[in-house]
Amino acid sequence: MPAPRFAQPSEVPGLAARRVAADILDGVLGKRRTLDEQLEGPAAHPGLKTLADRDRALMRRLVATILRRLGTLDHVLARMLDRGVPTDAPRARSALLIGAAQILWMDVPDHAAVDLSVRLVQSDRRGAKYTGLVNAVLRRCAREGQPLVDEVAGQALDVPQWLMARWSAHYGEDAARAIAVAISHEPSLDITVKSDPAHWAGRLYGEMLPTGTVRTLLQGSVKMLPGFDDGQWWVQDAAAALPARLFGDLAGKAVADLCAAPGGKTAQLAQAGARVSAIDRSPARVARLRENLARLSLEAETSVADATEWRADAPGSFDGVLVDAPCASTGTIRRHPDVAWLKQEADIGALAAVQNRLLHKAAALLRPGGTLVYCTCSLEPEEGEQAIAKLLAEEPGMRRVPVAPDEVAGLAEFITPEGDVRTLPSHLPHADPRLAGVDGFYAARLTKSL
Ligand SMILES: C[S@@+](CC[C@H](N)C(=O)[O-])C[C@H]1O[C@@H](n2cnc3c(N)ncnc32)[C@H](O)[C@@H]1O
Repeated sequence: MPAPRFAQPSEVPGLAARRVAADILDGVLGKRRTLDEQLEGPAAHPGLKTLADRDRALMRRLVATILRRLGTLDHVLARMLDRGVPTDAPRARSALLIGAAQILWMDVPDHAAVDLSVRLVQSDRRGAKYTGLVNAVLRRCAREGQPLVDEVAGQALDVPQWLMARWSAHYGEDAARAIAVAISHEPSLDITVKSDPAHWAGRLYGEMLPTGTVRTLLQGSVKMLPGFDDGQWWVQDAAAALPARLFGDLAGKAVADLCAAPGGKTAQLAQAGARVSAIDRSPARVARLRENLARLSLEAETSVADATEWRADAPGSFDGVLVDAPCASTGTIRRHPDVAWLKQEADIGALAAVQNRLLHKAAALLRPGGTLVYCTCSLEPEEGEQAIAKLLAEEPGMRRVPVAPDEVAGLAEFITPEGDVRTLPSHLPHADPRLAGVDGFYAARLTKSL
């Protein structure tokens, strides 16, 4: 068997982590593979297993930082390379990005960042001829890079232009810029607790947000944190925790969660006392949902199915239906920075038909007087406001039940004039940007006429 290419015993400490980071970065930028699929599950990078926890955490932060600041990094490197970034050796580009990101934003000594990138490119067949160039550019980056970063601050280089144009058109230019700034920061760890958020905020060295989410800056594997093994909490962005709360009192009610996996909102519904039917069409994701519920000692009836075809025999039988629809997920870019570079404008609206079918199915499953909550983690109006406007036009029996600010902890900026929830990454500002922001979410609450 050939020796594994990743952790070579005689190697300089930290080099294996950079090599895995380079592969994963090439996977996103060259092969259009998501970070999630490369970091977890059956197609995860094999080198991850060979890294110590600390190196794995550093590698993840490194890749995320590069993807979060890619436009700025490209600007800085372009200013230092007369002939541009080499195009005939992907490893040369990744070595430059990896070195520059560490020099500019991470707590790694400059000389170590330069040295590791030099070794990275040196050991690559096609990249080796660029060893001198990588060395020279990164040394220059350590001396002159920061002013180049400062000169483009506020120009929103880290968001693809087509996306900035959409956000400017929909939210206005200032709001779009504020979103771009918000998603350039590394986000906090947000946690939904089963009970007593004040207690858990203390134990996790965090703070309790007005909405009840516990927010902490702790890093590393969440599995090591107190309360994880005991199933006292789960990871969930503060905005993602809002839609399930719009049902109000759920004790004893029958609720269908039509796009349920991996189960953050299913867990909220079950914890609130609902009898939950959790449906998702992805077997692998339903397996994760079941694991998550088991850890949390929460119960739901789970099914792997296309929700649009599920239980045709059960119209009008649910008190509540949640549709957390598949979407372009542009609201989650601060947590999933690969999304910015993997999605294309044509992807927006590509899921409109399935979103519409899921909404009609939800309306059919609902009993008269029941509550339908529709949400997406997208900043695009086609997947939020426009999807609901279309449903309301097509289903005269459905009407909107506006959300009041006191249902979202008095945060009136979360509520649209129509009474829907619309959170932006620039919401919840904080003096420490690492503790600021939420994912971009949309949620609407509807009911069916009696
Ligand atoms: C935004 S995610 C759901 C996140 C989940 N609600 C949570 O809070 O953890 C959307 C999910 O919809 C599922 N999905 C997409 N189309 C579906 C369909 N037609 N029927 C059922 N599930 C579907 C995907 O597999 C994916 O797991």
